[in-house]
Amino acid sequence: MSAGRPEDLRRYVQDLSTGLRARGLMVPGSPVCTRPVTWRAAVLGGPRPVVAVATTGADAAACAAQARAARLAGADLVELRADLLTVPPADAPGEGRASQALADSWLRAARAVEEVLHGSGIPVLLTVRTAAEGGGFDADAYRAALACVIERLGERHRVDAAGGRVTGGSADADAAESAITAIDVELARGELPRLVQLAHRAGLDAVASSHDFAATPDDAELLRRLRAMQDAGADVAKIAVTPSDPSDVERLLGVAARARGELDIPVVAIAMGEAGAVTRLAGGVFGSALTFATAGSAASAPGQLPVARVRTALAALHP
Ligand SMILES: O=C1C[C@@](O)(C(=O)O)C[C@@H](O)[C@@H]1O
Repeated sequence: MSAGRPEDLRRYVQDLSTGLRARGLMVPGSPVCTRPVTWRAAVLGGPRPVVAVATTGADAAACAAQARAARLAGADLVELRADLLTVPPADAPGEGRASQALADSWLRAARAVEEVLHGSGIPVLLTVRTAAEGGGFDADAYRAALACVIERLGERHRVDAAGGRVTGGSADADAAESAITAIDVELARGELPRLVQLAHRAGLDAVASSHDFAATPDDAELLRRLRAMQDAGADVAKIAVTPSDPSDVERLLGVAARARGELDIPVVAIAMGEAGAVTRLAGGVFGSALTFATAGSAASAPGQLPVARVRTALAALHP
C-alpha cells in the first residue's frame, strides 16, 4: 500500500496485525520492550517510535543548519552522518592515514550540531555508514576509524564529567555540551562485541545496524541478525532492507513484531524506498522503536518522509 491517509494506514495496520496474530507471529496487545533506552529526552522502546532526522551535509556548518531545521520540525533525535562529511585535504586518508585527524574533523561537526541543539534535550546518534551499506565511508578503514572516534568521545565524556557537566543519558542534561549519546555500529563489518564494549566504556550506547540495499533477506536471516546484535551487547538492534513487493514489506513488519516479542532491547525495522514508506509510519505498531524522517533537506536513505507527515501518522496510530 502507499503511505496514504490516516484511515488507510489504520486499516492496513489492522489487517496486517490480525493476520500476524492469527499466525502466532505477533503477541496480542501492544508489544512491550523490556529494556528501553533513554537518551536525553528521547526514549527508544517507549510507547511511540522516536523520530530521527539525519544530517547529509558535507561540512560542519551544513550539518548544524540541518540539525537546526530538525529541531524546528520537531525531531526527537538527530543522526550525524559523519561518513557524508568531506574530509579536509590535510586530513585526507593516505600514507599513514590518521584516524585521529578524521575523528577530529567528525568531532568538529559534532560540536557544531550540539551547539544548535543546546537546550532542546535532543540527543545525537553518531553514524559512520560504509559504502557497503549505502554510505560514504571505506569499509576497510571502518573499524579503526570507528574505534578512534569512540575513544575520542570517551575522552571528551571524561573531561566533561570532570568539569562537573553531565553528558547524555538524562532529560535534564541540557547543561551538557555533549549530546552524542550513541554510536552506530555495523554488524557486517565484524567485531561488533568489541566495538560495543568500547562504546560502553566511553559512556555511549551502541546501535547495531544492518542494511540491505538490494533485497529483503528471509525472515530467519533477519531475526538471526537482530538476535546477533543483542547477543553482542548492543543497546538497539536495527535492520533496513529493500523490498521488491508489498509482501516483503509485510514480512519485514512481521519480523519486527516477532523480534519485539523475542528480544529485550529496542528493535528498529525499516523497509527502504517508496515501496517501504509505510514502515516509516506504521513500524511502531509492530514494535519498531525509531523512524527516520526529513526536515527540508535531502533524505539519508530512500523513502524517508517529512517529519510532519510522520508525526500525523504517529498521532493516528498511537493515540
Ligand atoms: O540506519 C539508518 C536508517 C536509514 O538507512 C533509513 O533507511 O532511514 C537512514 C540512515 O541514515 C540510518 O543510519
